[in-house]
Formats: sequence, structure tokens, C-alpha cells
Amino acid sequence: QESCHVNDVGCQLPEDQIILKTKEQSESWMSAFMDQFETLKNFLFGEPSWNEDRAREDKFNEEMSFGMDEDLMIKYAQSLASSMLEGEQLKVFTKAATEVLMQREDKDADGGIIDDYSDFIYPPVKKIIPHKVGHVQHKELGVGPPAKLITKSLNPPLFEIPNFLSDEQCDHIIKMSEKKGLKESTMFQPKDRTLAGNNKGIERVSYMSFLTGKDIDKSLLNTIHERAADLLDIPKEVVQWSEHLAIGMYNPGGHYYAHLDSNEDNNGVPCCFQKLCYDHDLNEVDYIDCCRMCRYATLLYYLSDVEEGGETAFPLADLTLNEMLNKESTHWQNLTETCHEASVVIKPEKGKAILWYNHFIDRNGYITNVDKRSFHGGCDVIRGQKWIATNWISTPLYQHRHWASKYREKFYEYMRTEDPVQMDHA
Ligand SMILES: O=C(O)CCC(=O)C(=O)O
Ligand SMILES: [Fe+2]
Repeated sequence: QESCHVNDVGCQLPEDQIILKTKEQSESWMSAFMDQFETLKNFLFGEPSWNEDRAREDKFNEEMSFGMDEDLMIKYAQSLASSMLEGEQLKVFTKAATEVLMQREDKDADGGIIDDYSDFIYPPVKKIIPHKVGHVQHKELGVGPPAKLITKSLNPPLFEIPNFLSDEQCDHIIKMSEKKGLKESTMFQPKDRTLAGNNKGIERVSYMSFLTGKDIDKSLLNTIHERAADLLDIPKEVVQWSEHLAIGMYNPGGHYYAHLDSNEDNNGVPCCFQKLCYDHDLNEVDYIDCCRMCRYATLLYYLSDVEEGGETAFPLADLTLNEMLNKESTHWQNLTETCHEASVVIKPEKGKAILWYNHFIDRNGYITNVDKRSFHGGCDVIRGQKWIATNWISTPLYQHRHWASKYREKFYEYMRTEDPVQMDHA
């Protein structure tokens, strides 16, 4: 009698013993769960950045923006538990897990903001609230038509914005890129250079170029910057002083396997947009030991339709932890094989923009951890050509705000250059 299990049918231990057994049992479930939970957490949020400070920041982030971290953890904890446990076990476990997760109290974390950097204060940023998948919101922008944002995923917040650019604007950008010339994308990815977070397994077959105010119609670049800044609710300077517009072109067979656009905090390594780094030949390069990518958001413009293929895929968007773990041993980064298994697949359409957030943000509105659910890439183009322009939006860690942006002077220099390139108004 003594040895029957609490969940066994017909087990009739006295109630206090049931409670005792359940408590012992729940402790072992808990530790088994926590072991697994560590793995899951690291997979989701990356090592070594998850610590109590981060947890507090994330909790704050939840309150400041639309909230997902704490909720999400509990949701994952529960979904994991519900696949492992049942009945009374599950109840006890859920209560315990919720308490553990909730114990990360938000102690007085004033975290003195440093504000003695030179002359531009990056303001705190927020995220557009995605509400729910399929939700449509309209946003008036200072210049041009309003933006219609269609929510494609909540984690990361991902939006589709049809007709963000006009056909003429797209055509002009393509024409000027062709004029300037594109290079094979591999040339932008020497071994020690990182364009993305976890570079393992990345393969990119495309042509690239960076365009500045020297290369395209200045008023068009201004318009794009203004619309982007209004859309994201950030000062225009943040957009102007972000990286140059990155043009990408894919021929049939071209693709870009799933990657992250931004880097996890790497022991305080400063942001690439704020630090000049050089290789042995004194060429300016960005590489991970010198600086890290701090691309809070990505705004990607499709400059062309694609006859077939060339979708942008987000294999991990809105996945639960269990679903992500199930993917771990698959080829989810290889979009040639798995494009259509991705949870969000976006069809390129001329003029359409997509916007997503790569990072969680802290209590001050500065970036913290990369959200691994922002992994994305370009599926193989089957027929036709795919043209895109990627507008990465920089925001720094607040510890590294002292230098506004290494792109700032260049921006003004290029915007001042004579012999302006102008759009044809045919
Ligand atoms: O080609 C695409 O759809 C995605 C491009 C991309 O991820 C990038 O340029 O960072
Ligand atoms: Fe990307």
C-alpha cells in the first residue's frame, strides 16, 4: 500500500502522505525540468547573457513594450511540463514553476544611466505592438502615403507593409545599384567578418552593394529615412546614421540561409556602428572581436517582384520552445530544403517592406539580448530576379553610447556632394 504512486489508479494513501509524495516528486520534476529549461533558455536567449539582471531587464521590457519575456517563459515552462507531466503532477509542477519564474523580483534597479557622451543621445526605443497575427494597423507618416502594417508574427514582432515604396522609387534604386555595380556577397564575408550572429551553416548566394546619398537621388534617400523614422517612432538621425542601404540581388538559385542580423552581447564589445575597426591592410572592416552588430530592427524593402521563389522565411517565428527543440536536429537554416516549413514565409512584392525587431530591449530602451526567433533568410529564387534593399536600424547598448555613429560624418558628406543623382520623372 505504502508504495503506490499518487497518480496510480486506486492508490489510496492518506492525504498528508500524498502531499508529501507530491512535494518530493515535484522537487525532482522541478530539477529535471530546470536542467532542460537551462538548455532551452540558452537556445532561446543565448549564453552567457541570461542572468538575473537580464531577467529583470526583460521583465521591465515586458512592462515597457508589449511584453513577452516573462509570459513566454512561463508559457514555455508550462507547455514543456504539460508534455512531460499530467494530472496532479502537472498542477503541482505548474504552481512551483510559476513561483520560481516569478521569484525573479524586480528589485530597485535604478541602473544609473550614463549621459556624459558627446552630443547625441540615442533615445529609448519602443516596439510597434503586433497585437495578433493578421492584425492590420495604419500609421500616418510625415511624408508619402500612410503605412499599412499587417502583423505576421508576435515573436519577433514582424510586419508586412505593402507599397511602402513606389515602383518609381524601386526602379531608381535598382538602376543606380546596377550603375554602381554589385559584388558577389561572399566578398563581404571574409572569414573573420561577421554580418550575422551565429554564423554556423550560413550560406549566401547573392550580389550586394551599399548605396549612400552619393549614389541615389538625395531626396529619395531623405524620403526613405523620414518614412522609416516615422514608422519606427525614432529620430531621423538614428536612421540616417545607421548603416548604408544594403542592396541585394539574387538570380535563380540564389538564397541566403537563415541567420540573425544582429549580434548577442559579447563581453561588452561595442557596437560596430560606433567603432572603427581595421584589418591588417588598414581596410575598414567590422569583425566580431572588435565590434558587434547592433541592429535593433530590420526594415527590408523588396525592390522587385519575383516570378517564383525568393520568399523571406522566418523558421522560428512564434514557435514554442518545444517546437524549436524539435527543429534543432533538422536543417531549418538551410532554406533551399526547408523554406516552406518555416512558420512565416513572406512573398516578395515590389515596393513592399517588412519590419521586424532583432532584440529585446532593456528598461532604458536600449538593446539587450537577440531574440533567436528573428532568425530569417531568403529562400531560393526559382524564376526571375529578386532585388532587395536592407535598411538596418542601429541602436546602441547604453554603456556604449559615447560615440553617436561612425556613419554620421559620411552621411552629411555624401548628402552634400555635388553632381546630384536624380530620379527620372518620366
Ligand atoms: O533575401 C531576403 O529575403 C533576406 C535578406 C536578409 O536577410 C538580409 O539582407 O539580411
Ligand atoms: Fe538578414
